[in-house]
Amino acid sequence: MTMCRSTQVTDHKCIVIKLGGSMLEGLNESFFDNFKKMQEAGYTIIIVHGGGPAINKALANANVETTTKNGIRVTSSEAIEIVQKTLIGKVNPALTHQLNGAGIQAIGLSGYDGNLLTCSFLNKKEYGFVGNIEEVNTTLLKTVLSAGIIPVVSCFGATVDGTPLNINGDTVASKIALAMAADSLLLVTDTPGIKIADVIQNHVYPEQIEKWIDSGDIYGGMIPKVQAAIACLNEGIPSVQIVSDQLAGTTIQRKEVIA
Ligand SMILES: Nc1ncnc2c1ncn2[C@@H]1O[C@H](COP(=O)(O)OP(=O)(O)O)[C@@H](O)[C@H]1O
Ligand SMILES: CC(=O)N[C@@H](CCC(=O)OP(=O)(O)O)C(=O)O
Repeated sequence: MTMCRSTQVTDHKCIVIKLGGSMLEGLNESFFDNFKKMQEAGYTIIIVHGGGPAINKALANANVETTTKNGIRVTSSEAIEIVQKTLIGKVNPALTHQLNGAGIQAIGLSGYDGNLLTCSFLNKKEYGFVGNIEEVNTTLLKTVLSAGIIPVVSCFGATVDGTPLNINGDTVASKIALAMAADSLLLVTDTPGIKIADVIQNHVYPEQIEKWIDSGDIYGGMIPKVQAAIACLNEGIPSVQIVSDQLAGTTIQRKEVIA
């Protein structure tokens, strides 16, 4: 695997930033300034986005009901078409347009483009048309990055034969961070980090997270985030942050790093 941390593309550090659907609508110029500052500080940036609220709206308009299991949408054959139209047709171009308008060169990509995200079914019986990422086309991402352009990746993939598959955005971000051996993963959402009994936790480690999932203190859409974080920490990405649009929140690190 070629890596971002020691890539020939640049000597830059690589950061994967996932923008949750929950915070996409409130984005403004000052938020995008953060990206410019990161670029000036020598980071190459890959953006992954979700779109949960936009998908919920589109499904409701079409009278298609879905459920979620552990933060993952069970996606029927009816739902997958709507998810595809929403993520690739609406959310991705809107965000890419906003970035370009803010003076940040960006190009929209889905898992179909250049076979960026090749998937198998996660578990067709349990989740329907939901993807498990088998391969990330890192060469494509590096080509885009080396042109000084930010890839804006929608969380939508396909099987080798082109069957469309829905993927949770946090999972896509962690898989891309791992495939690129990124230096850091930032999950931006509508809450300034992990809250336990209403208190934001500034620093946490994986063992605590597992207990909080079991106790129900971490639930719903926070579950794929913390699972994405743990997957990255286990494979050597030094830290993962879950933050609000103020970029403040929770840092998740291995216990020995915190101690
Ligand atoms: N312990 C927790 N701390 C903070 N938020 C939590 C926690 N457990 C569950 N959540 C929920 O997770 C949500 C964020 O996940 P989600 O709505 O999927 O966001 P996004 O669209 O950004 O991916 C929060 O708004 C909150 O409702
Ligand atoms: C399989 C699965 O759960 N896909 C997600 C994709 C969008 C997403 O992840 O959006 P957020 O980042 O806003 O949560 C969904 O259908 O909602």
